[in-house]
Amino acid sequence: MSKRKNSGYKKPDKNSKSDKSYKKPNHAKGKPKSGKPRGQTAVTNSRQHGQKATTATVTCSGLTGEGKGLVKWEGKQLEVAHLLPGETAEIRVSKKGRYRNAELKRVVKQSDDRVDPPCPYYYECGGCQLQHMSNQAQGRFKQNIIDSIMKPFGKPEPILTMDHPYDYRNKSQMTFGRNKERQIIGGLYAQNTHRIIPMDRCLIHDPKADEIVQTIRGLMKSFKMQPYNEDTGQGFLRHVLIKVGQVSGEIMVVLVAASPVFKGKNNFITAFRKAHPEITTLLLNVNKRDTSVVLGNQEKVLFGKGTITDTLCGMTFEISAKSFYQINPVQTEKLYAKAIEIAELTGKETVVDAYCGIGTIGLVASQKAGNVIGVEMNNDAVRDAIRNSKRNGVKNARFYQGDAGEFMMQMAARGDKADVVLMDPPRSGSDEAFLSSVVKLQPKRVVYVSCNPETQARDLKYLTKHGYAVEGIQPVDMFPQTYHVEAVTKLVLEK
Ligand SMILES: C[S@@+](CC[C@H](N)C(=O)[O-])C[C@H]1O[C@@H](n2cnc3c(N)ncnc32)[C@H](O)[C@@H]1O
Repeated sequence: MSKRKNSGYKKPDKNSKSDKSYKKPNHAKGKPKSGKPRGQTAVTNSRQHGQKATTATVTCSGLTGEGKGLVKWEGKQLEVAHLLPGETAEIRVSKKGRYRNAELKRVVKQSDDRVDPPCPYYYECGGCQLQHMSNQAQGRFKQNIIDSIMKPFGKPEPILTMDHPYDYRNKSQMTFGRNKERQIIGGLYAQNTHRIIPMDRCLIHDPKADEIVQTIRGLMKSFKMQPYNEDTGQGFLRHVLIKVGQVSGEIMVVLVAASPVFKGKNNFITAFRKAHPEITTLLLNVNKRDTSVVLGNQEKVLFGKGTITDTLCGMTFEISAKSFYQINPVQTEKLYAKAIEIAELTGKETVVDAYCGIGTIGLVASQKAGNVIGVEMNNDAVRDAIRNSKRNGVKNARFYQGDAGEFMMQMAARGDKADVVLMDPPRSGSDEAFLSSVVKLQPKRVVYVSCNPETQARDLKYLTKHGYAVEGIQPVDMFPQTYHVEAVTKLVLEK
């Protein structure tokens, strides 16, 4: 993405269909006026939404871990979304009891790191948080986060960034509803709400997925299919989940409905397949619960095999609707290559692939290991991992369903051998059962992959207190335009 300087606020394109219902956020209304003294605080009072609101001019001193600007106001530190360090801006501060909410009104003096966010929904949608930052600045921001959190363990390597940091998500979800005019809309939720922002394109999604969502929206109208209404509990279609095999070209579409009764199913499927012959499988998932979790427990294959395959690191993987598969395959190849390099496999080692998902990293590692033992909680993912082992002709890998901590405790109790532990837990990190068993099993190396540096640092603290030393930290930008960052860390057993 090239760096384009302007006010930092992009008005929606009036000619774009999707923008018709887009409301300009309040803070996008003013164009910046430069030339105000830096750091000067001009305060006016007004009432907004029943709360007392104050306008102040402030200067941003840094960023939070979520990419929000930090400013001082009346001796208090406030967080302002979309504000960059060094920028002077007018903000609106509203008070509710002891709580202060700060919102960006206009940038008065802008940073060289500011770019025009290419997405017209950016300031409404909570999906991306860093589109107003140049790619270089995003890289620096993520590097600083990892450097600061990992400081007790050494100096991390420079972050591996992505050449084309858009269109990367191979998995996308959109929600259906109606607008005030009762038209069917599909899109993402506005930040911290369940209000759907109608959109025809999310710039980090695979473009094919968004095209399919638009077709579904059109078919809903033709087939009089009702979108689900969260408030009344009425209606049929809640969400669509799309997984795209970016190498294989296979596509899975999951219609998430509130009921298993799919009226006009056969005609809908015929029309849908005609519009998108490239879709390889369609599923109906039933979610009757009043929940933010997208998928329910009931699943029915409407056509195709119910899974897709994709190629990663030269191997083919089968992926179910509910199984975890890394969402950015371009960056995953870099991540896995680094993880396997630092595992220093010679062909003899017993490798534990903990939190293994569909077995991707363990199966790639199996080519250089003696044997691989994978453990994973999700039943569907374990079934995929076993199939993936067979599909790739891997003879030295076994996969087990269960809690990784309990599994490792059993391994430790039996006195099993593990030379290398590859671990890639969810955002919440690992647990003491798992980590204490690692310490008992004494693998020579632990390769810890994580999408949450905070919980990774917590777990590294445990391992470094119990005989391990950190020998390298590699950050990888798996989630451009968002504040999330991945890191893979090498730990070695101290003699
Ligand atoms: C970040 S994903 C990593 C998956 C895989 N390593 C990969 O690269 O695709 C974390 C995985 O841990 C699984 N998981 C979560 N809690 C678990 C637990 N307590 N025990 C075992 N697996 C767990 C999730 O189902 C998910 O597949």
